[in-house]
Amino acid sequence: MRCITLTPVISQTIKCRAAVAWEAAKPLTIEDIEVAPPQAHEVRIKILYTGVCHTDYYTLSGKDSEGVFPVIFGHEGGGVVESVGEHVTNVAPGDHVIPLYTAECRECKFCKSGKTNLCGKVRATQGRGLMPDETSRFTCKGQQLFHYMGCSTFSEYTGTYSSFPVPKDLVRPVLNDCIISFSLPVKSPVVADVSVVKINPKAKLDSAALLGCGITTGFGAATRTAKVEEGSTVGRRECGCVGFGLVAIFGMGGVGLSVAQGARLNKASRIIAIDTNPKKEKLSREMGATDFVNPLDHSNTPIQQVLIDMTDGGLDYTFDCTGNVQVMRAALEACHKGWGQSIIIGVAAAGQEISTRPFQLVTGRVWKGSAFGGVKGRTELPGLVEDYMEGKIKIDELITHRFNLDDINLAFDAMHGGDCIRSVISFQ
Ligand SMILES: NC(=O)C1=CN([C@@H]2O[C@H](COP(=O)(O)OP(=O)(O)OC[C@H]3O[C@@H](n4cnc5c(N)ncnc54)[C@H](OP(=O)(O)O)[C@@H]3O)[C@@H](O)[C@H]2O)C=CC1
Ligand SMILES: N[C@@H](CCC(=O)N[C@@H](CSC=O)C(=O)NCC(=O)O)C(=O)O
Ligand SMILES: [Zn+2]
Ligand SMILES: [Zn+2]
Repeated sequence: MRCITLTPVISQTIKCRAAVAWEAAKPLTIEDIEVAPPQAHEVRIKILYTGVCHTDYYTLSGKDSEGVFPVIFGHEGGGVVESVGEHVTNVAPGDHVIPLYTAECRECKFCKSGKTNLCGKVRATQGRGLMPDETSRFTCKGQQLFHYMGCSTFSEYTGTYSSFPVPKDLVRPVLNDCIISFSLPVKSPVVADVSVVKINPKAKLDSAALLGCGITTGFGAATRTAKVEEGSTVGRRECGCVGFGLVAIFGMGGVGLSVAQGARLNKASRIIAIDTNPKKEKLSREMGATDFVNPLDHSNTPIQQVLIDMTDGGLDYTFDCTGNVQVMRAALEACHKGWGQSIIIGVAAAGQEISTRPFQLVTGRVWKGSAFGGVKGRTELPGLVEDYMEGKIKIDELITHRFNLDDINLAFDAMHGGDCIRSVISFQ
């Protein structure tokens, strides 16, 4: 029998400021809120920076079937652990961390499958805006506020779920003043954190925060979900393209630009960026695109046909980064017969459905989806932060706007201005 001593941190309710969405499709308001101390297996984080993702706007718009109000949005943040609840072992106060909307408990059937980065541990309560004990840590003016995607990074302080509970039969707590000793048999499982990951404190946190969603999603979709192959002479086509590394990306926002980065890293032979906004061409090329196509310049020809003609039969990989179901169809149909894969990344509004002729699939095209780029947050995100620090993943270049919390609504306005890739909100 081995004895591990855990010292609980006695923390108090914190009063701080947060951007609150009281109802759908209305501007956020900056409020004084209360954040309760972290409970067992939970972490309270002082958020220093947060990005604003298209998905925050989507849920605010009221089109998300899981949307609940009043809520504190934000899921692309970076901060420092302020305090931890009992049984939290993998992060400690002072650690630089990124909250994870895709948890990784390493214990559930999803985590153990080796087939997916989705985790079943906290997803159900997370989708209902609650912590795993079915309650919220946020209040404002006496009213409970909901959490968002397990992160709620539009708050100076936020709570996130951290640890896999210690199985009750393995724990014998002994109360001795403020010290609680837990006796764990030597073969007891390691207590694992699930929705937060510690990162290199030397990383610039304003940029690293964006690895909490958009950048990782796009980069991972290319490198993990599609596993884009290096162009090789094996699949050389009449168009002169070197196969099988032909990629097309629909929608060159923060996500699409990051798909381009992943495809370039994997040595794709041709990367075609498609966007209705011509302002996206310059940055698309800087992130790896070899071609830029504006569908509005081809109004008489379906975009899938334009692409098939450009590539002697279609793409090896296509990615939807728009959330538009018509675009998703075009992306599938632009794939090469026999092997082309189309990856859906974009999030479509409640009630929207995709369709195509089954013949498209019968003849070998594959439709896949990707959440958080197929990346396992706790295992892989620290490495992606290192990739950023070594210059392998570009993030600074994608930050086009910066605001203080008071001006967070301007970040949502900027999203529709045509020249915004990512806004970063600073809490300092
Ligand atoms: N699966 C996942 O894990 C994740 C999914 N998402 C989803 O991915 C999508 C992209 O996110 P993000 O990059 O932040 O969004 P952005 O809005 O920044 O980027 C989308 C881009 O697509 C362009 N676009 C719109 N319609 C078309 C069209 N018909 N053809 C080509 N381009 C078009 C937009 O142009 P314009 O600006 O002119 O409208 C914009 O440049 C969203 O749906 C988001 O919710 C995001 C993160 C994670
Ligand atoms: N509540 C939404 C879910 C939309 C969705 O697909 N979200 C992505 C992440 S989007 C990040 O910006 C995701 O990870 N999906 C997997 C999951 O388990 O949610 C809806 O119902 O539309
Ligand atoms: Zn997001
Ligand atoms: Zn799990």
